[in-house]
Amino acid sequence: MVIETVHLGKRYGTLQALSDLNLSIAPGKVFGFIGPNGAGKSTTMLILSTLLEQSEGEAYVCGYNVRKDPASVRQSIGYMPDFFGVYDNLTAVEYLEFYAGAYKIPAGKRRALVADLLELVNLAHKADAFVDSLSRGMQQRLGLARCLVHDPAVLILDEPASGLDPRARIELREIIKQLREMGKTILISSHILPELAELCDEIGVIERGKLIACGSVHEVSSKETGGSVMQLRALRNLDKAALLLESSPHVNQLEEYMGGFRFHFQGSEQEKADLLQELIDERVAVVYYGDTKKNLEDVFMAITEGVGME
Ligand SMILES: Nc1ncnc2c1ncn2[C@@H]1O[C@H](COP(=O)(O)OP(=O)(O)OP(=O)(O)O)[C@@H](O)[C@H]1O
Repeated sequence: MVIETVHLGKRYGTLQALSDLNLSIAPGKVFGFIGPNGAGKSTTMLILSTLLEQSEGEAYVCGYNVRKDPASVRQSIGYMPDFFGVYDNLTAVEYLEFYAGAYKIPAGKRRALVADLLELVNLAHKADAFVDSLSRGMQQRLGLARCLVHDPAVLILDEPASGLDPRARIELREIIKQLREMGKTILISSHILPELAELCDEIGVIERGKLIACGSVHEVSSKETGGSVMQLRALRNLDKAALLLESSPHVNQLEEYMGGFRFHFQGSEQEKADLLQELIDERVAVVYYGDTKKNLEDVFMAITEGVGME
């Protein structure tokens, strides 16, 4: 495992901000850490980044114990905090060269490295712009490049998309996908589940310092809502679709929704595929068949429901 926490806990005075957290993240996986404000995501990430000492349990990154071997952990990770300052009198190139120096990258290699990093985060055209003149989305991408100067195996990204407009979020997501393809192991947090769904191999939902659900998006969704909420949109033969859906033993709570239907589906992935095949055999002109985006919000609400009431 690249990231592992064992009964990890953190107290701030009398506040138990994190309790009994057990996470295992395998090499090359993208793990989404989801929870509302104050759930304990930043606390966990700070401990994994060696910037905060835990009160209980142990945490390991690339096999190194964060408490006993912080120097090795720091070499293995790139950590992007939720808020970070940029030095306003530096250009993007100078900013990255400064960090490359801090990581003791030999001077002769810095220029090419920085050019590659700017290319990777789509900022080559802003190489000589002052960092405080960059948009928030660009600053976030520059922050991501900063985490990569020492080519770490692991990235820990604390709400990197917060405060970004939709376009900037998509650009950031595309870069994170590229980093996944490069084989990085990534722990990324958000308080918005749909934002992470497409990106993550696994998600963990944290609420009031406790991990309350963990697994693939599909596993977590099906477990919590007892199935998935699906949407069908079709151009023709909606009447036939309605008959098929109504007669399916896997479908319930069928309702008309945005030029098609929304329904709860209880069954395996194979049974979902079989139902789609039946729709196509009936010449229903399907344009969309899949989980609803709303589903993910429902799941999040279902999981966290009542936790705050304890
Ligand atoms: N330095 C600190 N001193 C005291 N309490 C703290 C400190 N840092 C965090 N907390 C508290 O610990 C809990 C967890 O905070 P944490 O920042 O880890 O949550 P989070 O999930 O990252 O939330 P956010 O999305 O708001 O950053 C919160 O109740 C917070 O108020």
